[in-house]
Amino acid sequence: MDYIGIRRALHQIPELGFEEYKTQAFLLNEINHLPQDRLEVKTWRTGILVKVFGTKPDRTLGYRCDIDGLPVQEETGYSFKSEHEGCMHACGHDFHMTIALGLLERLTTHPIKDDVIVIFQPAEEGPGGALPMLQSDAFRAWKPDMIFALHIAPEYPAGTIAIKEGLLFANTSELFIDFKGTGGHAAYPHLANDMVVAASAFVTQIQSIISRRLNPLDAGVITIGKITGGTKQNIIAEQARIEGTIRALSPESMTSIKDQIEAHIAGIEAAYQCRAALDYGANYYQVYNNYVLTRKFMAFCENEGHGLTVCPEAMTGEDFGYFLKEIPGFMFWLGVDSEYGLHSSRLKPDEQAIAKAIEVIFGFMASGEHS
Ligand SMILES: CC(=O)N[C@@H](CCC[C@H](N)C(=O)O)C(=O)O
Repeated sequence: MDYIGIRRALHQIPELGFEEYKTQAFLLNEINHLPQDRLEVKTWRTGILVKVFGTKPDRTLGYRCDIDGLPVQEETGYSFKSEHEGCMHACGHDFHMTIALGLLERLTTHPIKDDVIVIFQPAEEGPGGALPMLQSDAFRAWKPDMIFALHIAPEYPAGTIAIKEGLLFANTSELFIDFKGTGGHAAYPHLANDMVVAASAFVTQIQSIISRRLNPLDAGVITIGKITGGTKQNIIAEQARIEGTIRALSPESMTSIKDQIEAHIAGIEAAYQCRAALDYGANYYQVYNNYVLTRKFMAFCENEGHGLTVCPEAMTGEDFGYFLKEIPGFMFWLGVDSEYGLHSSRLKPDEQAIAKAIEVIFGFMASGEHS
């Protein structure tokens, strides 16, 4: 299988969550070209579930990848850059899919003892495909006994495996707030309620939730990634919208941060005599690695001489956390050595990591050391 060619082809057709139609067709075509005698394939919305029958199965192993892109205008300078204006695989899901296809090729040409489900999950970046997929009849019928996944990590050398037991990724919640006040002439502020000022005050105030309300030994993040509002430079804005994300290391801290955000909204409404409509969008449960399976995977990597690093938890989110809430398993970082990070328009992961990841995942599945 031409991993590099596949990754580059996928890189050219990024699609947003639940719109991955070309991606799904591309993946199905690749899967159809594999030996079919041990395969069964199902689609679920824009995702795909593939079962590979083992030679003498005791259990079913699950491996999941995500397939959606981000609304980012690519600036890599690649000759194979995205053909979809304003959309890019800026979080490495082109790598994730290629690795899952490579794994399928190995499993079909070198069958292992256990059954394997390979999951191509849509909409990880939003609105979240893991939870509805997990609850679907298609998935329930094939629910594996253990499950694992990876995410590329630009900060580690290509091919490095970085992992820890327990909490790996944070709880996340999106944050959307629409402020509605009274517009007016720029020269008569006393006759209006300026929503650019109200939204700006809110954005600066809420950082004190992290610095003053959260236990400093805990950790949280509130990032506002987008603000829009108003109509023209000399018209006081009647409306403004902020879009952001909240991160917390426990579900309890997430609830507490949200309570504080709501208190600040009430304060802004009173002070600026406006209305604020709040929407938490997609919420992801923390990624919590099963201790026993993670240690078995770490021992396998060490014994096989795969470069292993024990990493700290990260404030990134992943809806794979929902799979791990129900099924024992783990997620790990795969080093891809890129100067630019995740979600950057210049992300350029090192393609050498792809073959390495396939070797590690297939090797671990074939080793039987997961039971
Ligand atoms: C690995 C990674 O970058 N994941 C995303 C998940 C997005 C969650 C959701 N859309 C949000 O923005 O809260 C991340 O931003 O961490």
